[in-house]
Amino acid sequence: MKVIAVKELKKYYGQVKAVDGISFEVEEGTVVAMLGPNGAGKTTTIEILEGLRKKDSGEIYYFGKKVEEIDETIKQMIGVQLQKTAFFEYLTVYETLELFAALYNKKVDKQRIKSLIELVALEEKAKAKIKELSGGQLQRLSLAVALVNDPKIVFLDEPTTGLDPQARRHVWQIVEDLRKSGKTIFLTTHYMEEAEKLADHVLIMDHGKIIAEGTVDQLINSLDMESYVEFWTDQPEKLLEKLEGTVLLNHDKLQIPAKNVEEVLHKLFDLSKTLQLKIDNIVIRRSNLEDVFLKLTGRLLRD
Ligand SMILES: Nc1ncnc2c1ncn2[C@@H]1O[C@H](COP(=O)(O)OP(=O)(O)OP(=O)(O)O)[C@@H](O)[C@H]1O
Repeated sequence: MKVIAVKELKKYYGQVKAVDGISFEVEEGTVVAMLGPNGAGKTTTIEILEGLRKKDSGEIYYFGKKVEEIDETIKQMIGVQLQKTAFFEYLTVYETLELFAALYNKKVDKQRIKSLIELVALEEKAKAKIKELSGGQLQRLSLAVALVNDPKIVFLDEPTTGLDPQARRHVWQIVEDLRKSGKTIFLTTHYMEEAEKLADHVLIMDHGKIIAEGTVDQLINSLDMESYVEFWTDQPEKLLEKLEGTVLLNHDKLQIPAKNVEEVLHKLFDLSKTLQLKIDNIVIRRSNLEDVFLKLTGRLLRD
């Protein structure tokens, strides 16, 4: 069952084509990740779906029904975690959840709030004031807030931006648990690891358009390139000329796409001998979504 379908969605801000005619579908019980760099149009898209911004044109369907406006009926079925959530600094974690629960028609009892606090592992902080929480804890609280009305669909806008690796993994675990419990999750991210780890379906977005989509495997297989050899060299320009497909990653780091790693390494060492170059820090790694983005746009996902 398709819980969301979007057709030719558009939103312009003056000359800026923030969302430029995108179409996609979200299957029930799956995690869909919209992956793209800053400014790609992810927040605009997710906030239109949440009813926080108005579309210019295009069609939105929830549970197969076309919706002109994201009304109360839909709002009762969705949970929203915003990129930045403002909480009252002097309320406790428990009181904050109580406050948000009061905004919904559904009855939210004490037990439900307790189990939400458990779900996001904030038991020890239940009585702590908002101003005493770390960034990771705040992010987990905003996840709990998104779940307060027991939504069918959960929207997460860059749920781990600014978190350290441990806090990030913690959020990932919660998202995986939510998926297991049957929720549908739509998230935006500019971390390819996040999309690779969580998503059943990835929408790659750039300059307001979806430039590729599929499962992580489908997207990576579309490259037809198994691995990448990356290394440092003192004279990158010489190798750029001689080795086909070589890309300069930053000022002195090069990357060669390799269908056959052994062959590429032989070539590389032969060339380094004849051209008398230094080579160091060689890393061989499997293809990932960053490579897909690089191939499609000629740019890196990361800034
Ligand atoms: N309210 C607004 N008024 C004018 N321009 C806007 C507005 N909101 C977004 N934009 C512009 O639309 C484009 C898409 O922005 P959007 O926030 O949707 O991207 P994003 O992919 O979510 O990026 P980020 O990860 O930085 O939030 C950007 O060029 C942005 O500057």
